[in-house]
Amino acid sequence: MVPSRLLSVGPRTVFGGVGRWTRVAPGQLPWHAPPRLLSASCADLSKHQEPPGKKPLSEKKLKRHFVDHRRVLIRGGCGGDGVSCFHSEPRKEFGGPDGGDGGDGGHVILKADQQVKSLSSVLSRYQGFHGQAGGRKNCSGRGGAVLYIRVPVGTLVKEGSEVVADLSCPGAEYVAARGGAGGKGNRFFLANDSRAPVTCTPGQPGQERVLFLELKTVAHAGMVGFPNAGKSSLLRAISNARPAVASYPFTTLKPHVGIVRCDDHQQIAVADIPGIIRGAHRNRGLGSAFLRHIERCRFLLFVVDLSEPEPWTQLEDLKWELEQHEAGLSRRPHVVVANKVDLPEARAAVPRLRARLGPSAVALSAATGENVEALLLRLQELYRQHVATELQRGRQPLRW
Ligand SMILES: Nc1nc2c(ncn2[C@@H]2O[C@H](COP(=O)(O)OP(=O)(O)OP(=O)(O)O)[C@@H](O)[C@H]2O)c(=O)[nH]1
Ligand SMILES: [Mg+2]
Repeated sequence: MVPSRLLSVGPRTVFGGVGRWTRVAPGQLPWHAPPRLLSASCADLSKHQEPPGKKPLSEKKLKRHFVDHRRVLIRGGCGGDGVSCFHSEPRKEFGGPDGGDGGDGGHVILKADQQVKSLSSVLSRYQGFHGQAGGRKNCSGRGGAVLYIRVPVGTLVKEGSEVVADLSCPGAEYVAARGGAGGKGNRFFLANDSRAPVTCTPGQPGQERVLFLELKTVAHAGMVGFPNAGKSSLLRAISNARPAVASYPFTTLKPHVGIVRCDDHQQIAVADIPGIIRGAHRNRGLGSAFLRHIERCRFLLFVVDLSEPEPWTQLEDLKWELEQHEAGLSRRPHVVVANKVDLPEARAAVPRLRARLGPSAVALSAATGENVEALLLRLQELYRQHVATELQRGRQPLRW
């Protein structure tokens, strides 16, 4: 078990207008924006800020903030009943059957919506709208309206252990439960040999299903790193997303997605995944629950803290954890980002890092914006590679 908060946080250590970061070199403005080739916007502006004096939450409670799985009982609407009645008019004694049919029950549909970021808004049970019963004078009942359940893009729908739908594109729909058919009125049973049928049928009940919804964040790039490596700071530096930044581990409790807009009008979605520690696949720290958010990222940013002794061991540990979760995950196209190069001990470690990992590792400072441009160029390169490979395989590349 890793303690949920190793260091306490005061208002002065928090970024983003809340306080000031204290370890900035003299004469340098904290958070002065790097000159940007690429502009940025935000996909999730939600901010996790604690009111002062709030008690630290236990690790178990921390995990509840972001809901990425749900069990839902879904029932389609019932069909309306058919009606049995006869036409009645003065001087028209045998007007015949005129009972109308019931309306069909409404379907319940799961719809992927980019505005929805977690499954926390999804309830545990849903009932579709019922159809109306038929009426006199052959009037059919009104059908039940369709009930839409909005879920985040990247929601996997399972029934038992079988995957029945993958809502990975915005606007994708899945009919979770069909509405029941409306009943027939007695007019329907009129036949040559049965001129005055009294039979009518009731509406059918809607389909009932228990579904398991599982969210896997969909983004082009996923940031993988130990807690406190500076992932959230980096996401703030390259996009307008505003995940909380603080000097204690596990500040980020849910994936945040920031959008980096390139000058060629392409948009690269970068996900900040909660910190991973040694043994995460055995459910240490925030556990393996967050490792599955990495599965869908097309390429990875391994973020290591260069001010730590032997930062390359962090990289080996991260790769090991990913491999334990899913074989081949660590071999996805990636770039190694060595953060906190503004600190003297980190700057001194750059030559050793290059000797270990080669010149491809990007040493930068998320806090001062130093060398962030190099990372943005690498991101663009990885994105172009992704588009080219997907088109080569005859698949549509992920567009944000
Ligand atoms: N000196 C220096 N400090 C940094 C830099 N980037 C982040 N930090 C500090 O490192 C600490 C952790 O930063 P976060 O961005 O919250 O780290 P994280 O990887 O998102 O951490 P978790 O959300 O806990 O996984 C904060 O105190 C930041 O001020 C940097 O480039 N230079
Ligand atoms: Mg964070």
